[in-house]
Amino acid sequence: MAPNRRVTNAYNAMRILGISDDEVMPVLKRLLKVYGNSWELIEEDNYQTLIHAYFESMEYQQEKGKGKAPISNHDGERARLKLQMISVVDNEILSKTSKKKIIKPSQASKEDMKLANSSQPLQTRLSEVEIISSLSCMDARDSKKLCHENAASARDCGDSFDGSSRSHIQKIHMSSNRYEKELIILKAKKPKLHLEPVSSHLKGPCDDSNVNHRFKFISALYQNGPNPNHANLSNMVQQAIVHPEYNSAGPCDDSNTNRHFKSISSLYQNGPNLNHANLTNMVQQAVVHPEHNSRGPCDDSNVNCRFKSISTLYQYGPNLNHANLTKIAQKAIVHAENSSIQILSDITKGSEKVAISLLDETGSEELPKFNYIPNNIIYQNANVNISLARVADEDCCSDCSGNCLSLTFPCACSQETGGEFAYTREGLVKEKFLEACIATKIKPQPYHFVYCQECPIYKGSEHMPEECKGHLVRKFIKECWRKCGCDMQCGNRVVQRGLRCKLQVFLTQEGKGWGIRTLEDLPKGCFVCEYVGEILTNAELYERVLHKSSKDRHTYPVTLDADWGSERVLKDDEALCLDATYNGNIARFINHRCFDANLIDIPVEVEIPDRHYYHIALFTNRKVKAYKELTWDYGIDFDDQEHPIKAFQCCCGSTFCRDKKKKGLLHNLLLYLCYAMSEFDLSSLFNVTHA
Ligand SMILES: C[S@@+](CC[C@H](N)C(=O)[O-])C[C@H]1O[C@@H](n2cnc3c(N)ncnc32)[C@H](O)[C@@H]1O
Repeated sequence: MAPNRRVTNAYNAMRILGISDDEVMPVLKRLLKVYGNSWELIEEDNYQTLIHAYFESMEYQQEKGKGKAPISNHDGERARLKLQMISVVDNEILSKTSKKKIIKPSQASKEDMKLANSSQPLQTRLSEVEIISSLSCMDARDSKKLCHENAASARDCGDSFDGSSRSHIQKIHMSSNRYEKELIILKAKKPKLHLEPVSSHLKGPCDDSNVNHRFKFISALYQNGPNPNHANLSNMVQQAIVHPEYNSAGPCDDSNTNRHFKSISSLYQNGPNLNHANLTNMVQQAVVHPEHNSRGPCDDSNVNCRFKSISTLYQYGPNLNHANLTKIAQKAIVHAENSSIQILSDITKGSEKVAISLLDETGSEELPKFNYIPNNIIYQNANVNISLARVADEDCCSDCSGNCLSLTFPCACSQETGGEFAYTREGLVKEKFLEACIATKIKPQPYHFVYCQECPIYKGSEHMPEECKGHLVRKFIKECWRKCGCDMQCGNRVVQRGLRCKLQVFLTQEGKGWGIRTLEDLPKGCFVCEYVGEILTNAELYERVLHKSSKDRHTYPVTLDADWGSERVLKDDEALCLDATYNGNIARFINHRCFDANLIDIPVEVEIPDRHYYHIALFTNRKVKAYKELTWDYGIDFDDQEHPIKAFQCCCGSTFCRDKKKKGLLHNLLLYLCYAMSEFDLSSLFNVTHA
């Protein structure tokens, strides 16, 4: 069944904020229930209601988890702070024509504060929404013009205000459920928060002056002196303002649009020490996500789509703890005008369950040119024959149902991993299995290698070595697949369910080009992504490398040689590799690090039992903190002069870097000692150093 267009649009809107479809679904269902299936209310204002409801549900879950009473006096205070913040946001939107004017919460009317400080219960204070809305109009217009409460005069207060707020308020019925009350409050506020000027006021031709005018917004970062108390922090967060910069010069074509989206973003995490400097940083680094989706001609609908950007400012009330602030900072959208920073909100073009942003803090790098594909694709000659008929009954679990991990006796699909599933119920690779994979990779024993008679790597190469240099025999994970009776949520289907982690492409400082970092803490054994690219035969790869343009930064290809040892001679169309240079997924940005990388590649069998073709899945090999670059050891032998793919000069920065060409004697000596001391356990060393 084709997915409901409205659901898809709602998911797309939330992905821009890095919120996955799975997280959105329950909130969306609940909203539809509360609003009697009225999509219009949910879709208005770039899904502001949905965005707020999502955060509300998160917070509610948190509080529920802490065993908090559902209704407390704090709720009143929280609502006050929210209302106060909404008024600030409104001011920003309303005052968008006077760029320099930034209204601080401290400038908010005394009436506003008085009302907000009211200890009245939440239910009886809905009228405050209207009053505060009017007050914010006054602020926004330098108090020169009084905005009346009626709908007609409200229209005078600017594009973002319409009379509908009143009718929304009047329609409200009181619910005894705290969560529904929150939704109602948000709904009442919603008409004041909308971002219509960004996306829906685009009418008429797309000329520059017009677009400039439409997209000009202000931004302000704010600093409250050395006292990190609650009020100051609230202010700081409240002042972290949204906005997609639109700074158009020249015609509105695609290359130009790239430049138009220069804006800053940076997610920043300061660990558990909540001091003033950290918080200031967090807020200052809070992120922007103008969506950039430039394809096709620059007509209005297209521009709408390009400029759809969401913003959400959020206030967690009096419970201002580190976790809350991090969330606020992560979701807030800041923008420094004239910044040369570039950001794309989703390089996956909506093809993954989570959006992946790209950030270039220098604004100097050309955006990568490649086609994002979420799954491997055959280039031409590779012999990959995926068919159900090739999966024997003993290679699948057709009698299973639900989740294979909950079986008392593991099913047939666990045979490959010794009768035990490789994954835990939490979806992580089991410690024992992971350690064995790490050991084979970083400290292989002679018996871990196999040697082919006629090595496909060097076949056709100018410098044919006398003998094969060996291939590592790797441990495979086998996942359940289509012929299995279990469902898609089965715990033995991790890699095939795709990306889940919040990742970001960024420009590295060490000359490695683009890299990937995680935006959240990752546990050990966590699936990060699959290495996806074109499936090529080795012969096709060499042909391609021979003719590649010197300008192209070639991604280093991955050889699918994990099982080459099982057959003495491989046919040409069975000796395969993955090349993600022109077509690939997020993994094409993961840089190499010698030995102590934080990811490990594990071969995963999904569709077919033969091992010429398999998936390369990247898992964390230890805990990884948010904002760390993710790296993996490509397994390059930097000394191999005969290899047809020339290795790059390694800048990984690891103490154990194997690229000795540019390293000093001392470094080489250290490396030699590491190898030489047979009792020396490299894995324990890097665990200590980098955990
Ligand atoms: C899979 S891509 C990684 C993404 C790449 N940095 C980019 O900007 O597109 C592999 C390429 O990145 C560069 N690279 C990766 N790791 C590196 C390292 N440790 N030192 C220097 N260059 C590296 C090399 O050019 C390599 O061919």
